[in-house]
Amino acid sequence: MEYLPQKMICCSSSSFEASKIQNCLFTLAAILAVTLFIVRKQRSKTAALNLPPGPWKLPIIGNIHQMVGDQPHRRLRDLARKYGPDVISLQLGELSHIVISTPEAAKLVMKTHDLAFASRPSLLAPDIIYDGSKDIAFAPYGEYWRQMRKICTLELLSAKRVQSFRHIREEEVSNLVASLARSADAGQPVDLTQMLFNLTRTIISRAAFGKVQELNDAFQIVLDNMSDVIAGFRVSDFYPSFKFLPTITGYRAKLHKMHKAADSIFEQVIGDHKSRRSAGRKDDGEKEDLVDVLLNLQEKQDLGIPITMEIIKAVTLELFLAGIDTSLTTLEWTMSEMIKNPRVFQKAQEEVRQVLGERGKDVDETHLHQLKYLDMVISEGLRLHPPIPLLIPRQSREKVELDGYDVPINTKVIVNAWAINRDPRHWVEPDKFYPERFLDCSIDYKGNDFQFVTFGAGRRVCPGISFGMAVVKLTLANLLYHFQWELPFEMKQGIDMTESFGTSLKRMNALRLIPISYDGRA
Ligand code: HEM
Repeated sequence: MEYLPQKMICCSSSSFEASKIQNCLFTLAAILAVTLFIVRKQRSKTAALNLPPGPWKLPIIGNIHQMVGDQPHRRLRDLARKYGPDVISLQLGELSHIVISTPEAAKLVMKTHDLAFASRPSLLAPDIIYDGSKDIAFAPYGEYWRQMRKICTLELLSAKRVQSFRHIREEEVSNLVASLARSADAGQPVDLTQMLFNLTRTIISRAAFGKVQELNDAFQIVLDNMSDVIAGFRVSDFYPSFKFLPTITGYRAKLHKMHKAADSIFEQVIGDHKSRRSAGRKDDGEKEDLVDVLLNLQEKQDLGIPITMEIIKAVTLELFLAGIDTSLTTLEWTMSEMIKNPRVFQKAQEEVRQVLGERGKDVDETHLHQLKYLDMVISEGLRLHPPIPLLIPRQSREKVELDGYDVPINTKVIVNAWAINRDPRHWVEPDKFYPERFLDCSIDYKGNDFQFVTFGAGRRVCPGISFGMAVVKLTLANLLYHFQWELPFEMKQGIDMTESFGTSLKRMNALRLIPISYDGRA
């Protein structure tokens, strides 16, 4: 009798196990069947096409194994050299991609056929976080994107608007200099990466939302969580028909949680702006910020698209996220390259000190336009270290003939800016940090020269160039003017330049340096 229940338990547990195995096998068989069906369908669709060449594709995953891991921009460059180089095909899960790796092919995609490639693929993270891609960067091509892009270039990030934030940049950079001077007095190394991150975050949040000190921690949480998911490659994005994949991995729930958290912060910020406006109050000393600009447009209601609260939240969140890491990355790499190349550092420093005159002055933006060598240094930093090495993906809106190959409608396009900016057919000693290459040279990063595509080009070119560069130039001029820099003891053999691929291509390890005050050396 004692054995019976035991036996029954055993029996029921083994039948439970068996049914679990059966379920598993059934699910696997179903996935396999659907995948085979999709693969067959794709094969029959593409059989008659002259697709660009590419590496051999594995069943089901295609070339995903060639994308995952540490340095996809380098691996894609190597694949392009082997199979391309201009354009190669990759199958990532269910989706056909082309990879663009040379200036010639970049020109075809971002100029000759710009309109045909002006859309973005649908990706789960921006879709949830920006409430149905109500932002600008991930909005598909169409009337909505056109209207929002217009608002962005004419109202939010225009030269006049960027100029109106000058006092914010000058105040915050001056705070950074004061804080570095205190560390210099103590002779301590500083975590320059962290300090530059705080700087870019504060400048962008003041420009976007005004002074919101009490929300700084909340913004930090939004940043910590979101920066890594917005861009980057997610395997589930390569299998859009397997809608359950992000659900069972918990990724969808994580995104919804992040969206909810950000939403409540932005709701509060916008609510505060609204009540201040209705009470006729102005923020202490702050001029119009980006939320104000969007609320003005909402009130005017003279745009083709009504500006809803959801749109204001999505756009401000995007500008907040888009500007911080990109500017930080540019600052930390350009500074690292100068430390690695003392000749360049000294030349840039001499220029700044010569233009700005006697020591101990506040470096504001008045004379920055005279710093021509510093412009070249920044260009060279941006060329070698594009913060977004694989540009935000595009998607073909129609079938296109590209470089003699067929590119079917809805093909995803990866532009490898990192490889293009180092193309040996267009740049002498492409891996060398040599700012003088820009002397008497008309090539720049503004989207007209396809051998230098750090900000993209064409209709989707980055609208935040002036905003970002204003922060970068003022900051570097101050770091050069006020301080000498030394490597801490543990880095005496040379500065570490290891990259970390994520939302942006950052330094793997924080940049730690010892500042020495200019005055202190007198
Ligand atoms: C060093 C700084 C920056 C770099 C390197 C950079 C780079 C880029 C790149 C590569 C793109 C995609 C271009 C394409 O698809 O062809 C882009 C798009 C965009 N960037 Fe920037 N960016 C920077 C700063 C900023 C700033 C400061 C803002 C705003 C505050 C901003 C806002 C945007 C927006 C809204 C888009 C989407 C444009 C569209 O799809 O129509 N960026 N950026």
